[in-house]
Amino acid sequence: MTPVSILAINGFGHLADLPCFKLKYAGASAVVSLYGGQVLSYKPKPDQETLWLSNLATWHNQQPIRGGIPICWPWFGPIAPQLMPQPQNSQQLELQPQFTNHGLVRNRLWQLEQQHCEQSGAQIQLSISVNDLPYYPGTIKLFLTITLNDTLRIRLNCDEDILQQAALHSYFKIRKLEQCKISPLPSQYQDSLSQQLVNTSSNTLQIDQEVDRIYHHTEPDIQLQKDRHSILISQEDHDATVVWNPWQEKCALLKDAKPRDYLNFVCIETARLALVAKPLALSQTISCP
Ligand SMILES: O=P(O)(O)OC[C@H]1O[C@H](O)[C@H](O)[C@@H](O)[C@@H]1O
Repeated sequence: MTPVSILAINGFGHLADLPCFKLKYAGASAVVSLYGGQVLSYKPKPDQETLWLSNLATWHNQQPIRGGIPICWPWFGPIAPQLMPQPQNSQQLELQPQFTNHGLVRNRLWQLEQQHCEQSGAQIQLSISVNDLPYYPGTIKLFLTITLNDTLRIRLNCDEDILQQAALHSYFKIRKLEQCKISPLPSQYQDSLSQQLVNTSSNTLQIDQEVDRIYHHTEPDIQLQKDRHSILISQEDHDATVVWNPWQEKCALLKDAKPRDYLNFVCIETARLALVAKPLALSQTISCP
């Protein structure tokens, strides 16, 4: 019999009082925070952390937690103009609220819907109801299902036919950035730094500068080759994969990371970016073969 458990814990690392759940399956474990519905740790083996979490991350004052797997929804990056309410006059324009980067749910409390411990895995489902979308008058319920067994699978569902973007913004922990390789990636990407479409001859990315790229129509499986281990990232219902590393200058500007932290992580984000009104069932599975 494989030992399987789910335990409610109060606080994780330096994030005191943070309401979390710890999932265990044989020697593997994962920690999920109710704040942000965010996976903070995934260890396929007791001493093998795959996710990076900033030592300066905080969850107070509505700060999103820097690290783990933040959930971006219903927009990615700055809000798209199509999702903004159109002001009818200058007074409404002045009163227009500021819309935060990456949507509305990474700095709110989610709720536990259900949990199961079975031989097939430890699974919890969280949900959040959002009634303040700027472009939709009703309440929308989102579900996040996290399953731990020989892999970790995160699935984000929204059954409504509304305009929605989403990303599972995973921060992968690395020790030697110069030895990391990400592949296979399409030969064309949208560079978010230059706003240009760029063509390359290689389908492998090695990071030696600031990178903020949207690769459209990526393969379902992407490999992150690290120093000692490689990680397989399997994606479903995505139309893009975003790769981000802030590098030295931008990292120094982040309030919730140390200046040299850009050497410790790379974000590989499974995303649905097309603004089409249809349900969402985005998932990312992390395996460490
Ligand atoms: O600082 P945040 O709002 O968490 O965003 C962190 C990063 O997320 C994504 O990877 C975007 O592509 C980047 O442009 C952004 O800088």
